[in-house]
Amino acid sequence: MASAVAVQDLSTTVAAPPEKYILKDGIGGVDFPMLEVPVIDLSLLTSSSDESEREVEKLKLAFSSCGYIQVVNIGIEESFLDAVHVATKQFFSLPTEEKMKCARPKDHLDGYGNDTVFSENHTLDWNDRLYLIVKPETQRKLNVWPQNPTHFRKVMLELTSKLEKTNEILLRAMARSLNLQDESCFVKQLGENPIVLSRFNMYPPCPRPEQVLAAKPHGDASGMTYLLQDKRVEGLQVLKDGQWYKIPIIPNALVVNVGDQLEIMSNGLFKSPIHRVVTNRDKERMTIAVFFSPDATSEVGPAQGLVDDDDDDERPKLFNSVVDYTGNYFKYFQDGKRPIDFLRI
Ligand SMILES: O=C(O)CCC(=O)C(=O)O
Ligand SMILES: [Fe+2]
Repeated sequence: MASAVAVQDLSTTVAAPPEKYILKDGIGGVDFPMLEVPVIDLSLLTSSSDESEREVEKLKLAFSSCGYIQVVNIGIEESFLDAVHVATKQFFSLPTEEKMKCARPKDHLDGYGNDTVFSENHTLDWNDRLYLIVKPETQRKLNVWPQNPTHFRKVMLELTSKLEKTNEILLRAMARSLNLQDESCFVKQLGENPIVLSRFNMYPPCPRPEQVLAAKPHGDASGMTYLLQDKRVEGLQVLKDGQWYKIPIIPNALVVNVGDQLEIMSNGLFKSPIHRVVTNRDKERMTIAVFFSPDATSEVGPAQGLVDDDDDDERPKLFNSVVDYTGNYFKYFQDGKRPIDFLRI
């Protein structure tokens, strides 16, 4: 059930956030160090030069430590990325009754709304979002897809189709970085009908940034996550060695992180990072996240080449295989649990 009031409207009408948004112990500080997130040049990943080898190695180190990279030279025009940001802003700038035409129906994930409330006890996130299943096409709920602005759908479809190519390049490079014979092994685990979800996030200004989170700590249920950050306003943080770090803004770079299902496929070598979003007292922040996940009918498990079948236990299988990981994710999430932990052997 979505809370009836959009956070965007709350943010302009109340002096203090309602109780259900307030974290009793606060967010754990007011200033956080910046993480040096490795920057990967996508154009270098597809060749076999020495430079390419170094880039692939960098990718492996990043995904096996902080779980994040920033990707540049992504082969997507800056003017197109600007169009994505503009369409997102146009949507969230519409009057509430217009946005409510895309409202998420009760007990659905798709559509416009705010935090899904599974229990009265948990603290709410300070954001509104538009969450849309893009693929498989049979799952699209077109009745909650914006018709306003008119080019919104076209822009979103173009973005996800461009990112599909990026995702394939990265997944191959990730397999290569682990010396897997079959470079397409992660791509293959996505199955015939991978799930593509897009999530447009609006984080309005919040009068109590030290007490309210824009998105609570979580690991993504996806295989891989691609994020177009707001170009001006920071907010994303990642947990590393027990400390929260800010993810820096590099305009037009893609922020990419490993999701839980790639952690499983890589038998724990790649880490699905715990991240969260903090609020800002004066500025709103908007981001666009695209998630690629395996087909809901595919079995997802540690790749063959990463597990020893004999008994010397050098590389034991660390995760049980799973079908439809995404499907059961949210109930665990709202209870502060990670479904991946239930698959550990
Ligand atoms: O907006 C952000 O910076 C991160 C969003 C995010 O983590 C998500 O949508 O899963
Ligand atoms: Fe996330």
